Amino acid sequence: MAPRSPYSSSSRELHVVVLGAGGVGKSCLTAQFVHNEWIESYDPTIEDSYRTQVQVDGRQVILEILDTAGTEQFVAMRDLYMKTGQGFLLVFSITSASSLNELEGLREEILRIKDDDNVPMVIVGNKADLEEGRAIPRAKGFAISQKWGAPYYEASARTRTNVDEVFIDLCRQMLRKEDDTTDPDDSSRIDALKASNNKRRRRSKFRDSTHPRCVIL
Ligand SMILES: Nc1nc2c(ncn2[C@@H]2O[C@H](COP(=O)(O)OP(=O)(O)OP(=O)(O)O)[C@@H](O)[C@H]2O)c(=O)[nH]1
Repeated sequence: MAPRSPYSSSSRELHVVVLGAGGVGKSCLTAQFVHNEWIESYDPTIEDSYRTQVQVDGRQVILEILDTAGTEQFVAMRDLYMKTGQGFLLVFSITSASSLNELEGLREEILRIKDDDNVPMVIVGNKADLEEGRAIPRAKGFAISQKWGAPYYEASARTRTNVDEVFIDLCRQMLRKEDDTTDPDDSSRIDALKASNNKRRRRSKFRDSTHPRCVIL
């Protein structure tokens, strides 16, 4: 008999990509989330993938997490994983201004490759335990979050602060996006929307004829 899979057959599989400059803590965040372990040493990643099952709002989800290389020499692989990734953790270190600058280019590349303005993303300011070495004020993180329309969390892989939260937030966004694109009721919803728009148009025509628009001469 074939060994039974530890994952339920009804689980959805979602592809997460962890991106950011070298040394910001991508591997440590992933290791904490998947294995609950803290890694003190620094061993630059080429590419590692992890598979884990989580429950989000009562739904079973299998996450395939790709921990990418921050170092420039491995950028050739980026196009491929940006295409296959469904959700992106954009990680910088709060102790390094240049690591935040690097995220801007990565985000633009994701939007260009996916040709979509609505890609699930979470911005993570990691190493929040190193407050004394902070180079990025919290307010700057929130300003970027507003500009990019993606949630911002300050996290620490060392203290495990907000580690689950960033992955779960991303998971929710990915599920929402999947639901929106695969909902079989979409066509009937569009029809209802069209009908209500027509009604609104008819009403505004009526308003226009009784209250002519003001014209400034
Ligand atoms: N104090 C502190 N150190 C951290 C934290 N996260 C990671 N580090 C340390 O930062 C170093 C780099 O961490 P990694 O997780 O390997 O960084 P990475 O982003 O995966 O690096 P690349 O593989 O080169 O892309 C390691 O020595 C970690 O122990 C954190 O939240 N707080």
